[in-house]
Amino acid sequence: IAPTTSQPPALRQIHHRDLSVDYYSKKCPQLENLVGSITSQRFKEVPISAPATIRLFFHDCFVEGCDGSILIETKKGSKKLAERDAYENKELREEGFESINKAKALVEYHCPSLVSCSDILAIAARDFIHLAGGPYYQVKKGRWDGKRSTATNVPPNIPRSNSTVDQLIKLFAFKGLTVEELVVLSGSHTIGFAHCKNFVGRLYNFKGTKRPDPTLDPRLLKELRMSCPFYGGSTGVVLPLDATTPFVFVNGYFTGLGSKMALLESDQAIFLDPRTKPIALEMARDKQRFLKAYGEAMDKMGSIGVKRGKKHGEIRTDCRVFL
Ligand code: HEM
Ligand SMILES: [Ca+2]
Repeated sequence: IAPTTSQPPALRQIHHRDLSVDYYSKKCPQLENLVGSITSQRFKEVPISAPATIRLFFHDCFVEGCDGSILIETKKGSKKLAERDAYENKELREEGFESINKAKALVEYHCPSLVSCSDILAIAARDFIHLAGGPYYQVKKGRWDGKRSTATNVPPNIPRSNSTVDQLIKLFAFKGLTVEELVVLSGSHTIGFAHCKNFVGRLYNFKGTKRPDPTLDPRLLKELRMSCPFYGGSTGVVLPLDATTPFVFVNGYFTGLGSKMALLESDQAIFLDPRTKPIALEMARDKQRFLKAYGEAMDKMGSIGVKRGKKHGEIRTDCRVFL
């Protein structure tokens, strides 16, 4: 991953002071309840909305900052693709977008043209983390929605399943996040699923060796091969990122890393590199510490490249289209 040169300098800065917990306390005091009514209903009826929305928030914040740019749809017939149609975003689930659009519709009804899509996404991601058993943290608000969304901005800013720890550390540092925050945020993979194509490279011919990845547990390897054959597998198959508890937010992901249970090469790599391994071990050992660090790291991720004011931002009424 070549850290991008096409990003505005503002992205390097974390603008914590621009956001505040009570930003809407006068304009739309019931905001968190409105979003909360949608997220709790969705969690009951469509639980996959939880991992889908958490990942959506990550992919929003890492491209152009947390500005709702990921939510924009490509104009019909246009050759200029929006972010969500970039290759790296193809597997973002529809359930995440749907959750945000539903929450936005309810919020617009009660507080028209007042609340940004990017703030709704930040609140919904926190709600789903908490609903799944993760930490509850206060969400700072005051983000404005961005005015551009371009597919070509995506590849240098989103990590890949085979990114090296070196690449991950560099990319996260470029976003203002530390090595510890990289490890802690990777703990998001305690819930959710991955498609075969994101780990099939480990199962048969790992880096041209004609053998599987030696850092993969042999029993897990067998199971993964059954679901993901070398030839002719179905592109729709997904498997849990953390085989122990795919729907519960705990530190099982980190204990899994210790026993070669990671699905993604990048996740296993975090457990192998001397810079990240001690942190992963600590998170596996101390669940409370992980949950607290996770809330803090999400808060920080949520303030990457935040936009304020009419020059760079807008408050959309439909998250899928610019004003
Ligand atoms: C550290 C680098 C990271 C890499 C290389 C990475 C890569 C991936 C990949 C390849 C998938 C599977 C997608 C699929 O096949 O459908 C995935 C899923 C997921 N990622 Fe990450 N990710 C990283 C960090 C993060 C962070 C920081 C978050 C959240 C803050 C996150 C949240 C998720 C979630 C919740 C899923 C499950 C999505 C679902 O089930 O729909 N990831 N990630
Ligand atoms: Ca964005």
